[in-house]
Amino acid sequence: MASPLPSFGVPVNSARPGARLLLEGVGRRFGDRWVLESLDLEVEAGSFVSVLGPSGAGKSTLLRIIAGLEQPSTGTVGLQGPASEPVTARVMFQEDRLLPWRSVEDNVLLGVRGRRDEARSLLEAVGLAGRGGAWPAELSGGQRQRVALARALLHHPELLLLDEPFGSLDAITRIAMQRLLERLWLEQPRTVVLVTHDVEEALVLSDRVLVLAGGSIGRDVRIDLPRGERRGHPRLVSWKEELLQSLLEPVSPAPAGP
Ligand SMILES: Nc1ncnc2c1ncn2[C@@H]1O[C@H](COP(=O)(O)OP(=O)(O)OP(=O)(O)O)[C@@H](O)[C@H]1O
Repeated sequence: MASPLPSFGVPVNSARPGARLLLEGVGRRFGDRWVLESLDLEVEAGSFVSVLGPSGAGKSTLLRIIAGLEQPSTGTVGLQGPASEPVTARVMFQEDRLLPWRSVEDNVLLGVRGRRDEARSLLEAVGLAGRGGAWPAELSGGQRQRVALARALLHHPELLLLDEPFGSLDAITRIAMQRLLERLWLEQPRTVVLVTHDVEEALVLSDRVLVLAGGSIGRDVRIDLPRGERRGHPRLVSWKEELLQSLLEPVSPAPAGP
């Protein structure tokens, strides 16, 4: 049996393990161009799903629609939490979006009164114990993303939406952040949708990897390898090749008009 993960004193509310997400017939048009079209997707509560796709495929648009930051032109987005209250969703972007004039701890507490002890526990959980009084400018890029993650987690989101959160980090810091994210997710499962360009990142972290192509979900791969055995595993290597190939395939041209 796996040894229990260390607890960081972050309140765990196992009654709210994550939101179920249901997209039906979602489309998004910019001008006369449909970026998303008839997109159907169901994400089980508490699962970790990654979205890959060529540049411009509509990944960020999809994430913004799920977050409610943008309205779909067609279709519906349903979020169903384990409790009757509305689902809490939080988004984390490639840029950390920290306020430079607020301390690290006050950035975590942005928009929240009190809960300093919880903010400190979260900073400890993300490896920044004792750095709450520092200014964002005093931190490295990876440390700043840890603060952004702590800020998102303070809200106990049942849905965590991540748009290339580690895209600007160097390869080593990126792996450290992937491990941190996975550890925190295992400790407190919640639904995660991660948009990434990094096929290996998607395969290592996810229960399912989706490929967005031609406006909807082109591939949907369930990753049934045990976590912890994935990096370098022959099946992961062959999935990686296969997915890279499908990302490189040219999108078929739209049929000519009448
Ligand atoms: N507000 C907007 N107005 C007009 N076009 C937009 C708008 N937002 C996105 N688009 C267009 O929609 C398409 C999809 O953009 P989106 O950012 O969702 O793609 P992406 O898959 O996330 O790309 P990347 O991997 O390069 O970040 C692009 O062609 C983009 O130019």
